[in-house]
Amino acid sequence: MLSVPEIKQLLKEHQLLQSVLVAPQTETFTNITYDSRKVRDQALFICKGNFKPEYLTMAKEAGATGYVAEQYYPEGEGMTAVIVADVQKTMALLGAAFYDYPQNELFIIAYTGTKGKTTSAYFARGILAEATSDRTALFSTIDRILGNEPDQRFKSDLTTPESLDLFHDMRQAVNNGMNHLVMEVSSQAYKKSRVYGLKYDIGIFLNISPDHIGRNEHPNFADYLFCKEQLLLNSKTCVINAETTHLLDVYQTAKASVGAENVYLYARKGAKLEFAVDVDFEITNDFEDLKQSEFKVTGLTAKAKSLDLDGTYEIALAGDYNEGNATSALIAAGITGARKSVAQQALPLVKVPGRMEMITSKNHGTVYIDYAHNYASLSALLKFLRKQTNAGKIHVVLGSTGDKGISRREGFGKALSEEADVAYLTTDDPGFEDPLKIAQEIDQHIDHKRVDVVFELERKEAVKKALMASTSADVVVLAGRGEDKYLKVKGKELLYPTDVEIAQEILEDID
Ligand SMILES: CC(=O)N[C@H]1[C@@H](OP(=O)(O)OP(=O)(O)OC[C@H]2O[C@@H](n3ccc(=O)[nH]c3=O)[C@H](O)[C@@H]2O)O[C@H](CO)[C@@H](O)[C@@H]1O[C@H](C)C(=O)N[C@@H](C)C(=O)N[C@H](CCC(=O)O)C(=O)O
Ligand SMILES: Nc1ncnc2c1ncn2[C@@H]1O[C@H](COP(=O)(O)OP(=O)(O)OP(=O)(O)O)[C@@H](O)[C@H]1O
Repeated sequence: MLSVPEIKQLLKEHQLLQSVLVAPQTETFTNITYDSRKVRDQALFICKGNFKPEYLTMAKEAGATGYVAEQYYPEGEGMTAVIVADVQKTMALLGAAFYDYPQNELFIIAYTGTKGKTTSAYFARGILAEATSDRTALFSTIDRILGNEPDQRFKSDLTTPESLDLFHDMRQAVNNGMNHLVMEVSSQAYKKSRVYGLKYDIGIFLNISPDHIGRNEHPNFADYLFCKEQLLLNSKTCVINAETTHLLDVYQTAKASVGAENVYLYARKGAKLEFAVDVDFEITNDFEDLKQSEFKVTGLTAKAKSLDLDGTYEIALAGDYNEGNATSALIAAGITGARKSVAQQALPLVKVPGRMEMITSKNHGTVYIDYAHNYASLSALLKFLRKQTNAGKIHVVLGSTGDKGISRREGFGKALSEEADVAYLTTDDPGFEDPLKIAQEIDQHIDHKRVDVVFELERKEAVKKALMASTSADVVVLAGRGEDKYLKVKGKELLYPTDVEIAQEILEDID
């Protein structure tokens, strides 16, 4: 419930209020929504984004008694009109107030980074679920977990939900008895003020590399970095992967925000850092293969030692970068007071759908299904596989999404040229673009002296060709889609088998 005086007060404090026109019958709202199709009686309707005035007409007809917008609309006559300077920021503030500030009842661990957010968030939740007797919620790109009943777990639409949905889901999680939350915070969430005003107990910065730059995302890299660093400015304690690029900038931002004593840095032993800084935790690899790895974490500073996390940990997820992802989770859990024995027990059990999923075969290459979909992730993945499979060939099946992430095409060409033997260029969410044109653009950046290229736009066929051509010493990587069940084509989501399903079905036939 939210009353007009409360709204006025809150928005004045944040200097967002421009004017209010109060309709006599509306002093209190019992619903709040930005979607006219979800309006119920006495709702406050928020006009935002690609809004059209007819949505306000629909909202009014459905029972909305007030609206929030950046201008007056004649369609809203007779309704209370709250006119604001910035509707996105307003929506976040009103969302928090409407759901009675659920963030105050949760210990929040927030992740940002170009790569590894989902995987690390799964690791963190894995440990914390154990440490809190299953009272840890998760907001990830894959799914949102608000409680322990099956109906409290559902697929995500966005990495970080729209602010109203975010506070709604936090309240639901609290009502379900959750007291911890692990969430991913995309740079878009800051760009669109979805998390405006939200503070985190721990903010974790994993890495940054050029991605998400283009129409509908960030105008340039500086804006992308700026948005990502906002997480550090809104956290009480910061954890940073010291191997990130732009370390100096990222570290200074965190230090300025919370003081060096509240910043924890981690890195692999011997890693070359961009500037000389004392790391708090060092990671040493003990063992890794294509299924799992074992690594040691050592606290090097007094504050790191006080968390008592020194020890050996296992994860059932291949990829050396996943040791770093797991370490970030371990440090965050340690700060919450979780014991290392709990982490040692929980980490090996964590699986992440579509991240490094492996399917073995008798006569063909071992298949890896992985969500890698930019240069940084594909390069990290292929370098790791090359290190592990020096005898065999690496076959990679991929496409690049249409209408966004244009720089990924060059990045894929570069990563393939560095480590792949055969590339099968195919379709991946082409949107309104021609998948052949996208494939040709990737091909332009491939070094044909090093890599054989096969064009096959039907994804199932491309996987089949790769599997048929591979031998048991080889590796077949199906990149970019993880466990995605839909192909986005010309504004429609078409049901399409996941890469896991495709590989399993083909192997049943040919293996
Ligand atoms: C650019 C952007 O941030 N767009 C987001 C934004 O769109 P929008 O506000 O324009 O909303 P819209 O869906 O176009 O519709 C306009 C408004 O009319 C309303 N409406 C619409 C129809 C109707 O009948 N009645 C009605 O009231 C809608 O509810 C909405 O309020 O708000 C929508 C939800 O309210 C989001 O779904 C949408 O995300 C788009 C689809 C998206 O995919 N964004 C990507 C770039 C994104 O945010 N990605 C990051 C991850 C990036 C990373 O990995 O780092 C993420 O956090 O997911
Ligand atoms: N720390 C890392 N460094 C480089 N690559 C990574 C790292 N962690 C994961 N990856 C690769 O990136 C892919 C995506 O990982 P994940 O889904 O955890 O990241 P994300 O940040 O949530 O991605 P997105 O923002 O695209 O949803 C993985 O499948 C893996 O190939």
